[in-house]
Amino acid sequence: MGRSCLLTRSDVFRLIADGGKIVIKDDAVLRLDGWLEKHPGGRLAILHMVGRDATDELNISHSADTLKGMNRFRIGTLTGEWSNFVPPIQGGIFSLREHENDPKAKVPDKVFNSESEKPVQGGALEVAAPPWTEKAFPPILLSSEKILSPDEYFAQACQDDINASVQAYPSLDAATQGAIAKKYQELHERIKREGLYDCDYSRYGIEMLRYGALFAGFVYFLRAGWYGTSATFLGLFWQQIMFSAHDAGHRGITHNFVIDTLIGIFIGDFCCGLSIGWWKSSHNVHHLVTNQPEHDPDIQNIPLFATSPEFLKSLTSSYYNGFVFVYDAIADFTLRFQSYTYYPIMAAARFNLYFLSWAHLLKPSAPNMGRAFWTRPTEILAIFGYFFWFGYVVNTLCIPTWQDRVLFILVSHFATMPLHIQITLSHWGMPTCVLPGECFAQHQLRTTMDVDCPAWLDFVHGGLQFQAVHHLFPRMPRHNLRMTQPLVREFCKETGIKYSILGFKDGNVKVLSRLEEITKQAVLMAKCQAHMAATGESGLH
Ligand code: HEM
Repeated sequence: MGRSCLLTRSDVFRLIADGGKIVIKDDAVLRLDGWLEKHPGGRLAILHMVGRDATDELNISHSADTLKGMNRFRIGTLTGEWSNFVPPIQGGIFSLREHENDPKAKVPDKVFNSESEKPVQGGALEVAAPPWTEKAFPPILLSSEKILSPDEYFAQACQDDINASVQAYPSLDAATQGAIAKKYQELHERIKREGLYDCDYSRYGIEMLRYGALFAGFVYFLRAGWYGTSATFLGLFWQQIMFSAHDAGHRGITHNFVIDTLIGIFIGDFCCGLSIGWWKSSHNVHHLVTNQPEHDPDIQNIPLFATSPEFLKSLTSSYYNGFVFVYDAIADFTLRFQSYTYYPIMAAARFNLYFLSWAHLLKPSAPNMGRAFWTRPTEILAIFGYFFWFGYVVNTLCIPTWQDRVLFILVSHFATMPLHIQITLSHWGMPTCVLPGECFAQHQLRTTMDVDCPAWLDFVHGGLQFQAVHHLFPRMPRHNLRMTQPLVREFCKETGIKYSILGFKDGNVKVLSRLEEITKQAVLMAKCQAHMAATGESGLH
């Protein structure tokens, strides 16, 4: 197959059915089978784009040089009409079974690999569950007067979510979404032209003064024996410096993979004891499939939290390699209180990050990451460095009693709580349903919100307050996000996409309301079940 070979949508279907990892970029058909395990951005980033036009995702994730280098994977040029398939990892079916005895048989030009590709007239959209989630609910709009079984109640809750999004956002027809994608590409070009990818390093000078002051406070009070105060300074130091690890993880500081990864390892692994590699592997996926219950690890928190009705049934995670988040009696119980447990659990969230970091670093099946192979051993070394300074020097040599050590560890870890709230704030109150045919830019703006704050408070939020802007342009240096926000507002106005922004307090209220809403749904579903068990009827009125 030559590079100039013309390939139709059906050809792409057939190649994927044969096991090919095919991705579209502009009009180029890329075959990435051999690159999957070597990709510095991880294999999942590619798998979620198989069978899709990934032009926008590719353009915003890579440097210009890397983009040029992609030509080596080109196997042909796309011809004819294109619409995205559902990737196999997301449940898309690419089966040639009917044709398996006839290798010359032509796959019909109109190939659908999932029911979810077919929009329904009349404003509402009917979506069948991807088969691999093994959820069987009828793809019908249900009336509220009907007696509902738990399955039907569940289906209605998911459908209500979809309807709300469909009504609030531009049409999903190909012409509208194509026009939005084009405008987004124009905006990206403008941003590059206006130098908004250039990092002003003097801004990091100011950041470093702040980190230095917090660190000095930690050391000063530690030596003075004021352990609680010292621990608070250390927690605030971690909260602040992790914003720079976030920038480095996105290669948003120097834009150089090696230098930014080393900065990320120094801050994340050595200073904070958390694996930047783990964070990148989950965060890159989060950016590509934002708020999608089966795929986005950031919202997979059963049995502690559910931000989508989809979690009210057991759900298989593609991120955790097919792990099933079971909706069992424990989840049913804990979700009743999730709006009350939100803050206490956020306060202790840092302990869980250690576990996730080590689970990532010790994973036996880890891909070799090609030229990024050195990152894992470097991280392990850096994390040992963290345990040496935090565990041995601070907690063993400097703090005399075990009671003070416990206090120090708890206070320092709880003091990072604002960071965990900031991380969840921009997504947990936003829609979680998948809309077939939706372009990248609209999906990001529908599932992400910004937090409104005056410029002088920017340091408190560390850039996470411009989450919607950041999701559109993840590699943009943090200090340019405020300048880019008006351009994104303008883009939203022109395209009719709702731009979501709330103050910190209202953002918290939104998250808590969403948690309460899902709790109510869980309670009603349990009532349906109890009613069925008691009466033998199919559900509730
Ligand atoms: C569908 C496809 C792809 C997606 C969604 C994707 C996504 C990403 C993401 C999110 C990163 C950031 C990783 C990090 O810094 O942690 C990344 C890095 C990288 N990707 Fe991809 N990628 C794709 C395909 C490719 C292809 C075809 C190439 C081949 C040249 C490639 C080469 C790289 C390289 C070299 C990096 C390191 C950063 C850089 O030099 O720009 N990726 N990718």
